[in-house]
This record gives sequence, structure tokens and C-alpha cells, in this order.
Amino acid sequence: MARHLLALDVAAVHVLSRDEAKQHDMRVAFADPRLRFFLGDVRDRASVDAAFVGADFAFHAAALKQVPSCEFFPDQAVKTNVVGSGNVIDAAHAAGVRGLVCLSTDKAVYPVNAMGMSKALMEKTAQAFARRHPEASTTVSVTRYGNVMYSRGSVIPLFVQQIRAGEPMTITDPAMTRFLMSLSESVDLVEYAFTHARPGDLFVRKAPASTVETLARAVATVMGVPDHPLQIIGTRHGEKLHETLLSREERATAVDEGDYFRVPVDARSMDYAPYFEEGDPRASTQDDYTSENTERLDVDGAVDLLMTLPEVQVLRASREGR
Ligand SMILES: O=c1ccn([C@@H]2O[C@H](COP(=O)(O)OP(=O)(O)O[C@H]3O[C@H](CO)[C@@H](O)[C@H](O)[C@H]3O)[C@@H](O)[C@H]2O)c(=O)[nH]1
Repeated sequence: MARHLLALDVAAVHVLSRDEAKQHDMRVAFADPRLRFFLGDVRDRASVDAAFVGADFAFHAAALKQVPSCEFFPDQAVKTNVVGSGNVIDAAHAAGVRGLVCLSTDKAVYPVNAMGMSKALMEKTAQAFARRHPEASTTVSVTRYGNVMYSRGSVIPLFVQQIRAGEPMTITDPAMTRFLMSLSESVDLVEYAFTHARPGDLFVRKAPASTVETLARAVATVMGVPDHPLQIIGTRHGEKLHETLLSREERATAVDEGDYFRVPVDARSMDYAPYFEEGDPRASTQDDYTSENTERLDVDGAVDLLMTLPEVQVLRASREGR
């Protein structure tokens, strides 16, 4: 995202994060005086205020995002993902930031684990801000997306490492499906939200999905070992068989904008009666938008998608001795 923004000729990009070592690495890698680093934590409101001085736009990706760690320490997930997100929203408003995009996940829909539950509450916090402050100068919106391919700690780099080590690729459940999205598509989604959001909007990018087995076969194929062995290890704690990007209620109000769905906030008055006494007949005619009923990739389709990733292009080039 920082790279993308700097290429757009912005005056400055402020990075607020906790890890001084990663900030140092990024400072050296970018060597761009427009990139300014702020040490802090979204749990610490004053540190967020400091980073927002002079900012026009902000995107909020700070999160505890791993399912197992949030299962073991749900209180920590609440502090960062819920209370911290509230701090970011209030600080953006106080600083006069024009647009704030909060990054969420498909795991926030019908959540079964603490990570998804805390992200669902982040979404509700952002939507409640929009509902309570209809005249605010800060437009707060949410983007929700599925697995970002080749992201740190995710299954694709794990499969690559297992193939390199000559070990079988470990598969939880061959029939499990996940939405697949590249990093550049997720940056596009955030940018789309920046430029199109109305207060409280939630944006979803339409995406294909594949089973984990298909994904493993595709990774093995691009590595030149299509028959590399698989080992079934079983579903991990807190995992769903399929993910959902839009619930049927959200789908009923979603606006189809081509590559994206925009779900406007439910901005009815804060009078409780309409919520209890009036239903919405549209909701019952819709299905959830899930990784099971979206476009399903086969191995060739997953290979094509993998080949668009810079990391995979580097892998291929080194395999071919280029
Ligand atoms: O050894 C493994 C590890 C994982 N998987 C499967 O691979 C898929 C993807 O797993 P992983 O890359 O670990 O991602 P998720 O657990 O789906 O979660 C990621 O994707 C979410 C969006 O759905 C983000 O919110 C999370 O932060 C991010 O960690 C899942 O079906 C896993 O069951 C395997 O088959 N074998």
C-alpha cells in the first residue's frame, strides 16, 4: 500500500506500527523521505493521534489476524481489533481525516472464531460511527476480503517451503474452499473504497475460490513437481469448511458495481421499532456469497492466477535458471 501511494505522488505517507525492526527494514528498502515512521500501537490513542497530524486519508490494517493466537488470547484480540479500531476511528475524526478505510475479513461473517468475532465488532464499530455522525467530515468505510495469496504465514509459502524441503504438502481438508485474491487486488479494493465510499459503506471484491487440494496441486505444478505428495492433517481449531464474504441480508441491499459489491450502512433511525417490527422481504430470496458458490477454479485456473503473482514469477525464473 505504501509503495502504491508513493507512486501516486503523495506528499507523505505516515506508517504507525509497533515493530521498530520492520520499520527500519522498510526505511532502508524504500529510501524515500516522504515515508515517515511512527512507533505506537492502536491500543494507545495518543500514539494514533500523533500519526494522524496532517493526514488526509488513512487505512487501518493493524490487527491480530491469526486464528489460533486469537483463540488462545481473545482478550488481546478485543484490545487490538475492537478497542484499537475504535481509537483509530475516533482519532481520524478528531484529526479531520477525510477518509478512513478499515480492513476486515471474510472470517467476520457468521464468525466461529475469536479473530472473526473481533473483526465483526470492528465492522460494527465503523458502521455505528457512520450512523451516529451522519454529518462527520470523516468518511469511515470497511473493506472485507478473503485470503491474500502468498501473504506472510499463509498456506502458499508453506507449500513452497514443504516442496523445497522434499516434505509432503500438509492439507487440512481437501474439500475446504477459500476465496483467492492477490495483494495487488487487495490494494485496488482499498483504493476503490477510498475513492467511492459513502459513510459506513462496506466493500467486497468479487473473487474466485478453490479447494485447498486444487491450490496445493497448482503450487506443485508451478514448482514443476505436479505429483508432489500430499498429507491430510485434518481441520485446524476454529476453521470453517467454506468462507462467506456477504451474508444473505447484506447481499439483499448490496449494489453490484462490476468487480465490487458495495453494501450501504443500515442508516435507519436509531428508533428500535423498525428493527423489531418490520422485516425485509428481499433477504429471504438471496443466498450468502460464499467460497462454495462463487466461481470455482480448477488446477489450470489456479495456476493461471498463481502466475500473476510476482513471488511466483521469481520462483519460475529461478527454476528456469533466468
Ligand atoms: O498446513 C496447512 C495450512 C493451511 N491449510 C489450509 O489452507 C487454507 C488457507 O489457510 P491459511 O493460509 O492459513 O489462511 P486462513 O487460516 O484461511 O486465514 C487467512 O485468511 C484470512 C481471510 O480468510 C485472513 O483473515 C487471515 O488473517 C489469514 O491468516 C485453509 O483452508 C487451511 O485449512 C492447509 O491445507 N494446510
